[in-house]
Amino acid sequence: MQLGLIGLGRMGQIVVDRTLAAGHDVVAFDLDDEAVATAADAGADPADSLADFVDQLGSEKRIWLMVPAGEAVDVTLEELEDHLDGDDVVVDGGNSYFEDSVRRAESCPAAYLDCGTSGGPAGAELGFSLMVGGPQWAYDELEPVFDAVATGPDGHERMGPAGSGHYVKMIHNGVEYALMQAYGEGFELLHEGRFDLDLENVASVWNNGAVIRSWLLELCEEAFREEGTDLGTVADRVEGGSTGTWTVQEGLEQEVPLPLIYTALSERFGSRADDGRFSRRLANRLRYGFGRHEVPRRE
Ligand SMILES: NC(=O)C1=CN([C@@H]2O[C@H](COP(=O)(O)OP(=O)(O)OC[C@H]3O[C@@H](n4cnc5c(N)ncnc54)[C@H](O)[C@@H]3O)[C@@H](O)[C@H]2O)C=CC1
Ligand SMILES: O=C(CO)[C@H](O)[C@H](O)COP(=O)(O)O
Repeated sequence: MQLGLIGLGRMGQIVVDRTLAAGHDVVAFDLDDEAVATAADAGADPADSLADFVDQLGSEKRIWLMVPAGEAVDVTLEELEDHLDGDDVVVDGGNSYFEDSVRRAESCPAAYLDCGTSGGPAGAELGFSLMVGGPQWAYDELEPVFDAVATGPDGHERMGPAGSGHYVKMIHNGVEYALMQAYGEGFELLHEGRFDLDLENVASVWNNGAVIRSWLLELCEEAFREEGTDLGTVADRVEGGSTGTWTVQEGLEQEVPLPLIYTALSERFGSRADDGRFSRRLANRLRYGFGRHEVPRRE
């Protein structure tokens, strides 16, 4: 299969690598020429403009967007619009708001798949977990690519109609916020508490058989190993917040109480006062661990 990839950053480059490794062809485009050159080095066919990108794709186009959520998706779709028809398929693998995806699916001339992607740059070798919404035929058509990008056939599922993939990913991120908050509070108490503990050791022993073992906890262990038990220079101002905000808004709309996710989101907003809380500093280091988001450092 031939896949066109737009957006070759931390995540898009992994989609390129895994798709190529599975024996497919990739045409790659990004606004950043260096990113295009990196994809070309990996074996993709580089495109130097969106027009060139479209020209290189066959008549039944299979296109994966991995650009930042929001305006970049709309701008790209507008530019593609005149080159698409009902036999084509567009996948949005970013963290788009699910209602935007429903709107885009209605207006896009191609079949539109909203694909929540979890695993982050750090999960590249394993493959991602993919939560896909949209028409069944388009999902079936893209199955070989999903097999390649995900951990394998078990790493992707069609969730339901348009919007459902990004809806599931939004709530996944809400859970992620709450788990980070829970680990952060536990380690903060251990750090401030009665014993002089080595937190890497604590995380390590918990990761070996404890009820609360997890990948996030492995990333806690890595954080303490690499930064020190006091997290060194990691600052406490935590960025991000959009997917958590959408989850809380949806909870309010559905009248489903989400006290943990709401508290975790509030803590993140509260972190912007820069008062040095350990739990927030750990959250910062974990966002680097799974997402390769920049770690703010204090002086
Ligand atoms: N980093 C992570 O852990 C995860 C990120 N995501 C989502 O995946 C998407 C991409 O994330 P990252 O790769 O981390 O971002 P990134 O910032 O590393 O890469 C984005 C790339 O898109 C390119 N780009 C921006 N606007 C463009 C346009 N109009 N046309 C062509 N290229 C354009 C940029 O030049 C850049 O190379 C986002 O929606 C993000 O929320 C999803 C799951 C995990
Ligand atoms: O989707 C992700 C992980 O699953 C991304 O890393 C996302 O950026 C995390 O959300 P936030 O930036 O709000 O922390």
